[in-house]
Order: sequence, then C-alpha cells, then structure tokens
Amino acid sequence: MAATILQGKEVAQSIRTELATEVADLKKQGIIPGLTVVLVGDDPASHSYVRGKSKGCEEVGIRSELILKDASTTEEELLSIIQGLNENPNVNGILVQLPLPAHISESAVIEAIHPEKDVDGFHPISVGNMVLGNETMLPCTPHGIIELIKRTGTEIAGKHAVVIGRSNIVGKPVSLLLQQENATVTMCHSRTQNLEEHTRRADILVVATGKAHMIGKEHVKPGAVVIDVGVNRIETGKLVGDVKFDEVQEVASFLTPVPGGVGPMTITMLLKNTVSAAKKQAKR
Ligand SMILES: Nc1nc(=O)c2c([nH]1)NC[C@@H]1CN(c3ccc(C(=O)N[C@@H](CCC(=O)O)C(=O)O)cc3)C=[N+]21
Ligand SMILES: [Mg+2]
Repeated sequence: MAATILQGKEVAQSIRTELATEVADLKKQGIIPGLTVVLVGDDPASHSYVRGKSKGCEEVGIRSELILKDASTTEEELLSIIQGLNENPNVNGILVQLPLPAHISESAVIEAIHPEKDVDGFHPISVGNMVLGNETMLPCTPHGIIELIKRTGTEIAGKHAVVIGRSNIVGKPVSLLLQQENATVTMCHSRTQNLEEHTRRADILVVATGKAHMIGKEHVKPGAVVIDVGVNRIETGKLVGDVKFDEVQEVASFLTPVPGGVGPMTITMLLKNTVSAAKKQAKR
C-alpha cells in the first residue's frame, strides 16, 4: 500500500490562517508582532530561506525587517546590531540566519540574543529549558516535525521513534521532544553500525542526515511514519530530501515530501514563536 503524502505545506497553511486571526486580534490591542532577520554574506540558499520567512510574516501580519550585511562584517559589528535589537521594543523576535562566515563565532552570536527574543530556540537558556521540560521557545524544525506527526493521527506515546542525525538544530532536539511525547527513542548518526537494523524497527523515522537520497526502502519498516528533514540541492538545481521518495512511498504509511514537507512547517513555527514572544513581551 502506498504511503499518504504528509503535505506540510497544507498543514502550515492552516496554522498560518489561525495565526493571522490571532495577529489581527493582537493588533486591536495595539500589539504588532515584529521579527528581525539578520543575514550576513551572500549564500544563495540563505537568501532563498530568508525570502520564505519574510513571505510567511507578510501572510500572517507580522512586521518583518531584514538586515543585510556583507560577508566582511566583523563579529563585533554583528554583536552590536544584536544589542540594538535586544533593546528595541518593536522587535519581538531576532533570527540570525546560519551558517555565519567562518570568522564569526556562531555560539557568541546566539548567546548575545536575549532569550525572550530567541525565536529560533537556539540560545543555551532556551535549550536548557526545553531539556527540563519548562515552557520555552521550541526550535522550529523539531517543533514542526512533532506537529506534523500529530496531524497524521498517529499516537506517539509508546512508539519506537528512530532519529538519524544528531545536530543541535534537528537531531538532538527532535529526539528529546519525541521522548517528551513518550516515544521510545533511538538516536542514530554517521558512526552508527548496522544502521538498517535500527531504522527497520522504527514506527516513526525522522531522517536528518544531510545526505541526499541516503535512506531507501530497505531501511523502513512497512507502515512506518517517515519524516524527511533533508534539504539538498542537487546538480540539476532540484531540491531533494534524504529519503528516496519513490521507493519509500511504497512501504511507509505516511511520508513527507521535499519540498513541501518539513520546510514550510519550520517557517510556520518561527511565526508562531514570534507571536508568542510578542504576547509575552507585551505583558511586561
Ligand atoms: N538561524 C537559522 N534558523 C533557521 O531556521 C535556519 C537557518 N538559520 N539556516 C538554514 C536553515 C534551513 N531552513 C529552512 C527553512 C525553510 C525551508 C523551506 O521552506 N523549504 C521549502 C523549499 C524552499 C526552496 O525551494 O528553496 C520546502 O521545503 O518546501 C528550508 C530550510 C531554516 N534554517
Ligand atoms: Mg548529523
């Protein structure tokens, strides 16, 4: 039986419609959520993602601002920009697009963002609160993945979830959130031996390897929910996932496409975090 395609784009659209209503209500109370994105350098992929973020803001009524700096910007300059944004009451969320040029320390930059404006959920305080299960800004891709899985009607509790990849932005946090949803979680990575043995036991398989078409049907248990977090631009210019879509579709019960799966959910969770940051900051 062929998998149902999990259209992240559609789920994202319905959440954005809800958010637009919420933003319209906030505006009646004089609260205008604002997001500032800082982009350093001229990586074309980064520019493309940032366009998606501005478009998303526009759709839901968030005021968005883009600060473009050239690749020679110093760490000091960037830190002072962030300081200004931290102090600006019109800015509720700050996102510094990653990766940054090699001469700038990503951790120094992330740590400079005020945790209440950390809409990426990357600040150590946000990460720490997530680990502790405290209410906090959740990282966008992992949060979007959990929302997508829930929309399938799949009960996460008690299921065996396998995550491939252990990055700070996807693998580590999504495995933690799955565990908080009461899944039994196995984390696999580039050094895992006998990968297939692990992945074939997954009821829920989250693939975030960053390697195009690495996962085939031999890795997948029939009926599994498969979430493809890959965004790989191949030579033809086409965007592909980490999963061989056509063959995994034959065995999975649900499968996310690339594009149109996790990506639009990531941006939507960013919008959601910006709205909740605005609400929280308005109370002070
Ligand atoms: N501080 C920071 N926060 C991020 O959240 C962040 C980042 N840096 N750096 C880069 C990655 C990547 N990322 C994506 C977001 C949306 C899509 C997305 O919407 N993709 C569309 C297709 C877009 C296209 O066609 O190029 C889709 O999957 O349908 C992809 C990738 C956020 N990132
Ligand atoms: Mg990894």
